[in-house]
Amino acid sequence: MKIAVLAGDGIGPEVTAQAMRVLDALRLPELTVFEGDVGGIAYQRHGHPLPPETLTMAREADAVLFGAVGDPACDNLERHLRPEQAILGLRSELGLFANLRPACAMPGLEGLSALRPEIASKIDLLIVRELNGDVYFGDKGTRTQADGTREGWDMMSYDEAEVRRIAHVAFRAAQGRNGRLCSVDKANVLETSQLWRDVMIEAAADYPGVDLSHMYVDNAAMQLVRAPGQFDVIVTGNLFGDILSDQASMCVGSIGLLASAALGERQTQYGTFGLYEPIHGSAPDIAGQGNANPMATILSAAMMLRHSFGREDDAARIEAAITAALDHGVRGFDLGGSAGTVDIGDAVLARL
Ligand SMILES: NC(=O)c1ccc[n+]([C@@H]2O[C@H](COP(=O)([O-])OP(=O)(O)OC[C@H]3O[C@@H](n4cnc5c(N)ncnc54)[C@H](O)[C@@H]3O)[C@@H](O)[C@H]2O)c1
Ligand SMILES: CC(C)[C@H](C(=O)O)[C@@H](O)C(=O)O
Ligand SMILES: [Mg+2]
Repeated sequence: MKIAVLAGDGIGPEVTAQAMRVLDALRLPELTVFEGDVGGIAYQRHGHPLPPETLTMAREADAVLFGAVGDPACDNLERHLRPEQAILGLRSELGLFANLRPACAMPGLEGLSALRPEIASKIDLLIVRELNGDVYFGDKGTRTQADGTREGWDMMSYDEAEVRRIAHVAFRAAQGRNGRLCSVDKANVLETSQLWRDVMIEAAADYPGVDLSHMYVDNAAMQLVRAPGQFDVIVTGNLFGDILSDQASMCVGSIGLLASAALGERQTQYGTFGLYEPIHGSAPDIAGQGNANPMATILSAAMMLRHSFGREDDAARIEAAITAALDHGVRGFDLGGSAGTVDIGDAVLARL
């Protein structure tokens, strides 16, 4: 079981270290860990945020555990050299088109959520975000017109094959949950979304047991705060999914809690190849302070054991240890507590 650990920038290495402690504690005899540079640190050391050796390491692994990338010192670099290009490059080069971002109420956090406790306690949803298309990967650029006016553009596009494959992932996820799928788009304005909606409706014919609904993204953002309990599975495009998942995190309690899996079609001898990462970024404002909440990354490691290694029992043990730690009142600074990154790692390990 080969995993490539790409810790990256800012709080990435801090939170990844705690996830690795948890994996080590499971004493999985076949686990082999490779570490690679990615993001701003890779740019500093190798002149590129995604050096070829890191991409090769990721390709040759059975799964990738990813921290975060992003470094304000790189803000003025040309776009292809910026740290964020590394995660986009990994997702596209490795064919990881399906991003699973679960958001579920956790014990004792209802009072800390941005929502009223009786509303927050009902959250149990999965965002299925398309990860290889949309404005992220369309033609883009900037130019200065003859009159000196500057212009920038990012082309939004999806073809039907791209929409169909994420539709099938989402319908299957809904089949395995409560049978409700809400497709979020902006079909009242965008051609891309009209195609998206048509393809979702076509795909629904294969899943008679799933109840498909459609919602415009502006309404979805509002409904997520008004009554998140109405959602089971949400399927949406790359940009809308990025935004709605950060929003969902505050409905649970903190962005330091939400994990994710990026999956494609490749199967290894153990399961589905995937990249696992917290939904948050490198948090430069708190990097180096030992205050970052590592729970999202620890939960991402649990998702890795489930999807890439078929170790449901170990995944469930990690999730139970997180739940038990929260139940016991362990709170990071992001949740109004005083537990640091390592304290939280200790608390989870103690319960594991
Ligand atoms: N997948 C990724 O690698 C990824 C994801 C998002 C953002 N980024 C990058 O990260 C950098 C910072 O972006 P941002 O500030 O918009 O988003 P961010 O998610 O890094 O941080 C947003 C806010 O949440 C807090 N926060 C985030 N994670 C936390 C944790 N685990 N514990 C406690 N608090 C936490 C931060 O301190 C900050 O105040 C940027 O360069 C951005 O591009 C990378
Ligand atoms: C860093 C950035 C490219 C990334 C995204 O937009 O996908 C991040 O926000 C995320 O949510 O993983
Ligand atoms: Mg994001």
